[in-house]
Amino acid sequence: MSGASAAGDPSEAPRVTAAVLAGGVGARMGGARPKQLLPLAGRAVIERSIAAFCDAPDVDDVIVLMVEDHLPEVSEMVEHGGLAKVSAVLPGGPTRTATSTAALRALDTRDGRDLVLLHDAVRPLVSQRVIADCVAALTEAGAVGTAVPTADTVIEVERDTSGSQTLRAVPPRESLRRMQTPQGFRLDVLRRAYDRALADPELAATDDCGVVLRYLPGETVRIVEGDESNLKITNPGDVEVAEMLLRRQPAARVP
Ligand SMILES: Nc1ccn([C@@H]2O[C@H](COP(=O)(O)OP(=O)(O)OP(=O)(O)O)[C@@H](O)[C@H]2O)c(=O)n1
Ligand SMILES: C[C@](O)(CO)[C@H](O)COP(=O)(O)O
Repeated sequence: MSGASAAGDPSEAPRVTAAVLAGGVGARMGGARPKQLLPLAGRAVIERSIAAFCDAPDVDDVIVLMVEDHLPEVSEMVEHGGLAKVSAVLPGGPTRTATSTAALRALDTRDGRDLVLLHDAVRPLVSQRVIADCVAALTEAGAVGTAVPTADTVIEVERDTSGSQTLRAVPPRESLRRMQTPQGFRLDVLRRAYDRALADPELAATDDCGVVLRYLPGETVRIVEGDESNLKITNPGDVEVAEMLLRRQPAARVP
């Protein structure tokens, strides 16, 4: 799918950009530095995430949206880490949504038929199969998410003023999935969704596919199978889990 930008010539393959979202501070993880900078089997978490998209044949270029205080460190990592597809290292925003829209702004001059894959920097074990499936899905849909089934029964609760929780609903498990990233979009779709979303004072999103679903209700959001190993490093202990998963991978890039 890779190729020059689709600007103007419909016969050209759309350009595919990965945007690695790394603007978070890692409050749940704790620690002095954002968790995307933690070492994972000899390489930083974020470096592994960037490298996965640099290694992906379908991806033409990669932009990184990082916590502003740590931009020099990531720029240095890119320069010395052979991450040649990285075209920009830019500041993230105060929320994940703000970082997603910062990525959109960075792609302002791209043709609307070009594609963007938004990926959590703290999902360093994303596979080449998932990346390829996301890009392939965008040949027939304007949006795509990556998701895995849930082994637990997922419930809906309500919380009273004292904070105690009661069970409100048990959605049928067969229709439930746990969303991951990458989440991919044709740029014109994501632009239209965020144009509407950012005009909504009630906007509260934890991902990007949900923004398209809510603000572009007619748009198909395809879902491709993720991997249980595509975990989001969130809490203490998650890096150790990722290290174990990484060492089990057949072609482990260790380091
Ligand atoms: N303002 C933000 C917040 C989050 N993210 C990114 O979104 C991904 C998933 O977010 P999460 O796991 O919540 O990371 P943090 O927000 O850093 O974690 P916490 O909520 O514990 O602070 C991460 O790669 C994170 O860097 C971002 O780009 N910009
Ligand atoms: C985008 C995401 O990874 C899908 O599961 C998740 O919503 C990110 O949530 P976070 O609170 O920003 O980690």
